[in-house]
Amino acid sequence: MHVVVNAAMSVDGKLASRRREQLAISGPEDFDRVDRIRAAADGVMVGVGTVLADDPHLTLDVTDRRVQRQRHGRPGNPARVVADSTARTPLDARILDDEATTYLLVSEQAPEDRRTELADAGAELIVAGDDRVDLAAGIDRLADEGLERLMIEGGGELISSAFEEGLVDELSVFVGSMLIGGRDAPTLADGDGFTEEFPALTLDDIEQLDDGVVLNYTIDG
Ligand SMILES: NC(=O)C1=CN([C@@H]2O[C@H](COP(=O)(O)OP(=O)(O)OC[C@H]3O[C@@H](n4cnc5c(N)ncnc54)[C@H](O)[C@@H]3O)[C@@H](O)[C@H]2O)C=CC1
Ligand SMILES: Nc1nc(O)c(N)c(N[C@@H]2O[C@H](COP(=O)(O)O)[C@@H](O)[C@H]2O)n1
Repeated sequence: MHVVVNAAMSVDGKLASRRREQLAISGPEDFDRVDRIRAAADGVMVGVGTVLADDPHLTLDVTDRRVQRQRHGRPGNPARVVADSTARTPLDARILDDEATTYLLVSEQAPEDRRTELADAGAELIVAGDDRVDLAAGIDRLADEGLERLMIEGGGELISSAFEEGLVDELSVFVGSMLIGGRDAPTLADGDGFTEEFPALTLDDIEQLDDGVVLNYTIDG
């Protein structure tokens, strides 16, 4: 699976405020760029923290992007994927509408009744991992379902895990001209953090968009 991480952060590396409210870090040009990355992907993934905070839709919003996607032989929206160890996705979450297939990656800890409710609401459940979602195993299962290219949109816990497990091939980050601050605000890579071996990034290009810049990296190794 080819894995692309994309997110928008402030100059101080925050994805949202300490209240975990979605902020306008980027603007319309960046959302158009995000739409193009989604259109090229077979799946768009977030952690359940993002579902609970933002209730995102994770579909293609611009009609001509859907047309572009059809030209690439991928009709409709990419699948939506949520890492949700204990099946906390609300039954009225936007990702459970019928606009795209939604895979919920859960662990063995997910209660049976929640699994049943979410399956009844239309989600495809994939069990991977004992206590929390085993991302590598979950991504292998998505590959079995025919997904070849996965976009990870956040948040910081999920992005951090994907880097820790060496699953990321590309990183694109929009840096908005703002400071958010706050030691408890989510950052691009939360989790425990690296202490000895740090992911090696190669800067491929820089693009000015809206009132910020997009940094595009490939991940070495
Ligand atoms: N500015 C941006 O581009 C974006 C900002 N956000 C922001 O990020 C915040 C949410 O981020 P987080 O709280 O870090 O939540 P998250 O979206 O990274 O989800 C983390 C949760 O996913 C579940 N999970 C299951 N398996 C996991 C695994 N192997 N590794 C990591 N997590 C796993 C756990 O329950 C964990 O608490 C929100 O405030 C949202 O607004 C989210 C996406 C994009
Ligand atoms: N690219 C970008 N710029 C910002 O300023 C943002 N706040 C975000 N946030 C993420 O965008 C996703 C919204 O998805 P839908 O439009 O509902 O499909 C979601 O993942 C937000 O956290 N992104």
